[in-house]
Amino acid sequence: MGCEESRVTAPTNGARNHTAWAPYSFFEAELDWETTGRPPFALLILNLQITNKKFFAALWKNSRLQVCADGGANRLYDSLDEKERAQFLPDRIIGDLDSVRDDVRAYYQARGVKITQDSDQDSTDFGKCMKYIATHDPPDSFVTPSTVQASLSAEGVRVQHPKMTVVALGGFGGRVDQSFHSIHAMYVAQQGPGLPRQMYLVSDQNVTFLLAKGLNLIRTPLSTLGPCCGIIPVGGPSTITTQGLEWNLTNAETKFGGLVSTSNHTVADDVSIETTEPVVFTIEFRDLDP
Ligand SMILES: Nc1ncnc2c1ncn2[C@@H]1O[C@H](COP(=O)(O)OP(=O)(O)OP(=O)(O)O)[C@@H](O)[C@H]1O
Ligand SMILES: Cc1ncc(C[n+]2csc(CCO)c2C)c(N)n1
Repeated sequence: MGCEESRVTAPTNGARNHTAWAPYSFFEAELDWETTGRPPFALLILNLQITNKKFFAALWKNSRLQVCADGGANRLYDSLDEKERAQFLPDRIIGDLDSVRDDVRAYYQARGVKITQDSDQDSTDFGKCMKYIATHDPPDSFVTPSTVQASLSAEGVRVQHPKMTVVALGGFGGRVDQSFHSIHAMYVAQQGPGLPRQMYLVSDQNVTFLLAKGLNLIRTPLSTLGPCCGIIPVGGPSTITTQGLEWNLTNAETKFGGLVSTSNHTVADDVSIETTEPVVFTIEFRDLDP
């Protein structure tokens, strides 16, 4: 991967500077960034059972890089039959390797899958994988938001040099501490120099992501996503304005102990959420067996 990651695009329909999200695009076949807004992405397989094989296969096929976090390799191995297993070889298995089984490790090792042992006990296998994925970012991905803003006002165009997007499979629905760690990982992914890394956490029933400060435009095709969704102010109070929901909010403060929008419904194929602070957005899959 290299400079082909860079993009110069005119803002669509005069839309204000915004962060675009297209959660279902990662499952769709034969669509590319130009036509769907789907960026190249890495698939990160965490240590939770892979229950929806169709979803899994679509994500794998569309992803540019596949990484297993330690015991995630067991989940990959166990979800596939012998023939499939040989076709779905990950790029790498990373972690302290206290969870990957010996037979699974030997299987992948024999087929040339690189295995990286990092025994650090102050960081998680999830975090170790994120560091590895960052090594696949384009070399010029550290363009700063102010550079983007300057190019917008100077030429009316938007310059994007995005870091590789991450779609993580698993991460919610198991241990509660690990589930909170998954949210923490999305905050970490938005930090550092350059534009924030976009990350989607795909679990059995939902796709979840951390909206950036400012205006977020989210593709929410009613045929595939929703209706149930929520906006969760995990990092602290925020003021939000929404469109495309059954219960919209206008300049409303959301905070734990105050107003939190859960069990909301999408009523349009596009939702917009403007927020003064990052907030988690979660939406259910419409059809669990597409
Ligand atoms: N029960 C769970 N619920 C949610 N996520 C999980 C769960 N178990 C593992 N994960 C995710 O999968 C990754 C790999 O898990 P694995 O079981 O191999 O490591 P671990 O030793 O439990 O976790 P870590 O070493 O990262 O603390 C974890 O870093 C975590 O993100
Ligand atoms: C304050 C603090 N809390 C928990 C851990 C434990 N821990 C966090 S990540 C990790 C690796 C697991 O593979 C372990 C054991 C720590 N080190 N520091």
